[in-house]
Amino acid sequence: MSMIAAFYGGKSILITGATGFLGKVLMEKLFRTSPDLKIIYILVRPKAGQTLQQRVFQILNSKLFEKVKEICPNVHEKIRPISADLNQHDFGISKEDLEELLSSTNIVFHCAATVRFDDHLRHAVQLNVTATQQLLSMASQMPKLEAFIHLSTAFSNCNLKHIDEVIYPCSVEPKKIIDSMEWLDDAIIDEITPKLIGDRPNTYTYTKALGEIVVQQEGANMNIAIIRPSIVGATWQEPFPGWVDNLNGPSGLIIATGKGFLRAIKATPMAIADLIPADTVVNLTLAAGWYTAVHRPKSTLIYHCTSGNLNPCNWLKMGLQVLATCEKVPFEKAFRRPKADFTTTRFTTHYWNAVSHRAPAIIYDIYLRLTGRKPRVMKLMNRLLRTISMLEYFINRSWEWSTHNTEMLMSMLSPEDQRMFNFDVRQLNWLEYIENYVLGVKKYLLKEDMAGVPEARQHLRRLRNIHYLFNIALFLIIWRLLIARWQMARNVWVFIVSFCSKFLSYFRASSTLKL
Ligand SMILES: CCCCCCCCCCCCCCCCCCCCCCCCCC(=O)SCCNC(=O)CCNC(=O)[C@H](O)C(C)(C)COP(=O)(O)OP(=O)(O)OC[C@H]1O[C@@H](n2cnc3c(N)ncnc32)[C@H](O)[C@@H]1OP(=O)(O)O
Ligand SMILES: NC(=O)C1=CN([C@@H]2O[C@H](COP(=O)(O)OP(=O)(O)OC[C@H]3O[C@@H](n4cnc5c(N)ncnc54)[C@H](OP(=O)(O)O)[C@@H]3O)[C@@H](O)[C@H]2O)C=CC1
Repeated sequence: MSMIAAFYGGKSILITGATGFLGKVLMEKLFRTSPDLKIIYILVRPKAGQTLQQRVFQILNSKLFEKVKEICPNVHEKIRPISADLNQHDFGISKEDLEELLSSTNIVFHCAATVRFDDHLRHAVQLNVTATQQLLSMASQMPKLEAFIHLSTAFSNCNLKHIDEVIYPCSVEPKKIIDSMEWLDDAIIDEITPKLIGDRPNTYTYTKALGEIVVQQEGANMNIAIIRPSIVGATWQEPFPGWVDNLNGPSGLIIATGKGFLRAIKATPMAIADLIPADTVVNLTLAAGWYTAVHRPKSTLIYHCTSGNLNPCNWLKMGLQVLATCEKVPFEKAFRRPKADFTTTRFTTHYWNAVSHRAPAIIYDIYLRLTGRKPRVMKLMNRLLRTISMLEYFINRSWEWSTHNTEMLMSMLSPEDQRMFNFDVRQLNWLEYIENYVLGVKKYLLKEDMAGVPEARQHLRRLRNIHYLFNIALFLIIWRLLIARWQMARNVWVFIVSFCSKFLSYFRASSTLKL
């Protein structure tokens, strides 16, 4: 019998960010392994014209929840969406809902965050710091609370090279930052942002670090754990391999590569690609929830959910496997054939951006214009290049994360729990995982049917022929121009022609002699 699954049975669980990538995988696993749990409260905001119920309905009707609906047919009765916006004071939760939450909740999983790298500091602080503080204040009024699990990121201290499972201080106290956001205007915030984030690359990593300090300060009297995943990728095994539903992390770049938009990227091939599957993160999170509530460690434990020190994979291996899979099972309607390379200097990056990214985009847009359609590729390419520039920091460096607490937790699990809540990345076969990831991107993100693969292959062959024809035409045009304008080119041309004719006549003569 699984101790972890039994622990969550009969519990009332509060999840923030349940509509996000990790939140959905977390909810799915909870229902699948502990179908007898009492209720899951989820804080949801109405979005894109959908009511809360419509959002929940959409999640439950997705492929991710197919198994759950078999195991727990009344799953819809066990999800209670609560209207809440983490940008608002007290989250805008109604009095009745708040009372119910405070009196019933046993476990809190705080997943909600803004994960955008370029978010304005005010918004990033509101969501990743102030909302965390407010949630902790709510949690402190929950008499039945057994554990509070906070999702952070392994990159919250990415300004360091070696990162331990401890909370590092920031130069300015989070409380001062929260207060200053109330009265500073946007222009001043813009001005001080680079100074505040210091040697971190963006407001996301900075505010996640502040969020951790808030958790440590405000949660001193609670059973708290912090999970720090690295780059979260598609699921490895559960509920099925390759599930992913947003463009964050590598997923967007896998699409850009498979569709032939991304042909070169500035990366350090041997740097560690510290990916971690979403189901691994969720298993560790649930195990940490159980351990925190049952064993009540004296201090707040931080768990690094990373792969680099236990089972390293580098960007070269990952890139090559992405390309190999895209060749084997191509994406539909590719712009160009998938073929990409890593650049290592600024000069080569600019060169390939001009030649392999911007030039084809301009040519295609001209073609679209000439055929009476609206040009769109250059706009797409500019957004892709902007996105890449934001991700570059993470693909040109390696970090070392210590994993003592994570390994300790693994050793505390029963053999049954180690199997059911597996977060041992040493068992992960990277080539298989990346192949499934690419296939998952094709199926679940691009919604492409495998039946379309022969047509996609045919399309790639057409693109290859167009590519050859284009290169030959380009060569002939350049050569013609050179001959017309440059004596040296004419001399070279005369030399090549006379050499070839001599060689041919020698070949003819020698074959006549043999006869
Ligand atoms: C010798 C052979 C060699 C072989 C070589 C082979 C080489 C080739 C192989 C290559 C494959 C393998 C390489 C893998 C590298 C992975 C690096 C991952 C590092 C991640 C580190 C994460 C560390 C921290 C982890 C964490 O802890 S947190 C989670 C991570 N958080 C994020 O990943 C948010 C990022 N995003 C944003 O920060 C915003 O997205 C923003 C970007 C500002 C745009 O923002 P904006 O332009 O305003 O608008 P959007 O609406 O957002 O997007 C606008 C448009 O960009 C699209 N798009 C949004 N995203 C992405 C994305 N990723 N990738 C691509 N496109 C994206 C969106 O589809 C929309 O396209 P459209 O609809 O226009 O067509
Ligand atoms: N994905 C990754 O690579 C990594 C993620 N993490 C951490 O894991 C956690 C979950 O990330 P992930 O699932 O990928 O992120 P997503 O962007 O997929 O999900 C974010 C969630 O937060 C919710 N949210 C955002 N703003 C608000 C708001 N104002 N009010 C209510 N809810 C809000 C979103 O709701 P809505 O659907 O309404 O937008 C969504 O449910 C985050 O804390 C992140 O920092 C850590 C490392 C890596």
